[in-house]
Amino acid sequence: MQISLLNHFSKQVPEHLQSLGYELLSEDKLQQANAIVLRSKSLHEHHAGKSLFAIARAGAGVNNIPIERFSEQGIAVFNAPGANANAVAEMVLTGILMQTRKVAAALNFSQQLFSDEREDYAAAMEKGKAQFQGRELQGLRLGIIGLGAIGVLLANKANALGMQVLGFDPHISVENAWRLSAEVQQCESLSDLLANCDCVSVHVPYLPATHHLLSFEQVAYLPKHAFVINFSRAEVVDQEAITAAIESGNLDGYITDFPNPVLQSHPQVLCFPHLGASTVEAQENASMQVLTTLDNFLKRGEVKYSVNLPVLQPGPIPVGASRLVIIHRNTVGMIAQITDCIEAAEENILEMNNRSRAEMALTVIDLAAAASASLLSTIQAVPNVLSARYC
Ligand SMILES: NC(=O)c1ccc[n+]([C@@H]2O[C@H](COP(=O)([O-])OP(=O)(O)OC[C@H]3O[C@@H](n4cnc5c(N)ncnc54)[C@H](O)[C@@H]3O)[C@@H](O)[C@H]2O)c1
Ligand SMILES: O=C(O)CC[C@@H](O)C(=O)O
Repeated sequence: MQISLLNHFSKQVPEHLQSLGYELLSEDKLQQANAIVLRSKSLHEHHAGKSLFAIARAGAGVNNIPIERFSEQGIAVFNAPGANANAVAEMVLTGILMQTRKVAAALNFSQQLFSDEREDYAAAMEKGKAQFQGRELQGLRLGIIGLGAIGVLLANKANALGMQVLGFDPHISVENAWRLSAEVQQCESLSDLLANCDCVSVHVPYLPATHHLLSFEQVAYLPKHAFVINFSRAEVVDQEAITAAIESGNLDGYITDFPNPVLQSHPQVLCFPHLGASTVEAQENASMQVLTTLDNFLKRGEVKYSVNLPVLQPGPIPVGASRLVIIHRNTVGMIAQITDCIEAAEENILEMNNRSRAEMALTVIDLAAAASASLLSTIQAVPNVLSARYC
C-alpha cells in the first residue's frame, strides 16, 4: 500500500509507516496514493485518485477536508480526537496571561528601552512600567464555548488556577460532562455566558452551524473590558464584529491562532501562527493515534475515530480467509445485493459485519476463499456501492 504525507511531520512518522510495511509517495504522486496523512493542508481542490481508500487527519479539525465529496467516493476520513487538546488548552492560558499582563507590549517597551542606548534606562523603566499594570487570573471570569476535548481541559486548568469558569455547550457528551469540574458554572444560552465573563474562548468545530457563532449580535453582549480568544477556526468568529467592537471601545482585545494582514496590524489583537497544536507531545500523540487508526482500517477494515463511517471492529482476519471491505449508501437491499454477488461466485461467507451512520454504511465480509478480482469488480458495480476492496 502507498501513502502520501502532506504537511510537515517529525521523522518518526515516515519511519513508523515504513516499519508497518507502507511505501511512501512524494506529493507529485498523490494520485496513486491509497491513503493520505495530513495536518492542515486543504484538500478542497484535490480530486482523489481511484485507488484512494482513506484520509487521515493528524489533528482534530476536519474543515480542510471535503468530507461529503470524499464520502460519495467511498473514502474513509479519520481524525485524532483529543490528541492535541492539552497543547491547545495550555496555549489558550498563555494567551490569557499575555493579554491580562500586557506581555507583548511590555516586551516591546523593554526592547525599545535598550535599543535606544539611553543611560537613564532604569528610571525610564520604572516610570514606563506603570502602563503595563495587569490583572490576575485569580477570580477572572472565563467563558468557554464548546466543552469538548479542549474546552473541558481548559475549564479544569483555569479552575485550578483560581479563575471562575462558565461553560456553554448544548451538545456536551456524557463522557465530557463527567470529566468537567463541578465548579464550572453551566450557562443556558450563549448570551448568558457572554454577558457574564471577562474573557471568552471558543472551542467548537467549524461547521455551517458555527459560522460566525460570535457575530455582531453576540459580541455586543460582552462587557467593554472583555477580550475574545479564538483557537478554534477563523470563521467561527466574525472578524469585522470584533474589530468594530474594539475600535468603538466596546471590547478590549482579540487573541487568535488564525492571523491575516488586518488582524496582524491591529494594536489590540494578538496573533499566533496557528500554533495551538505545535508541541512535540501533541504532534506525536496525534500522528501516532491516526497512524494506528489508519493501519487498522487498511489492513483489517476496522473503523474507529472516523468522521464519516460507523465504528466497526471486526477482529483479526481468519487464517486462509480473505476480507472484503465495502462502503455503500445506507439504503434498502444492499446486503442482499452484495451477498447475491458472493453466492453467484460460489463463495462461502465465514463472517459478516454491517453498520450504518447517517447515509453511509460499511459491510465487512470474511470469505473462505482467496481474494477474487472478478468478484470484487462485480460488487464494485452494484448500484450504491461507493467503494469495495480486499484488505
Ligand atoms: N488551533 C489549533 O491548533 C487547534 C488544535 C486542535 C483543535 N482546534 C480546533 O478546535 C476545535 C475543537 O476541538 P476539540 O478537540 O475540543 O473538539 P471536540 O469535538 O472534542 O469538541 C467540540 C465541542 O464543541 C461543542 N459544540 C459544537 N457546536 C457548538 C455550539 N454551537 N455551541 C457550543 N458548543 C458547541 C460540541 O458539543 C463539542 O463538545 C476543532 O474542531 C478545531 O477546529 C484547533
Ligand atoms: O496540525 C496543526 O498544527 C494544527 C491542528 C489543529 O488545527 C487541529 O484541528 O487539530
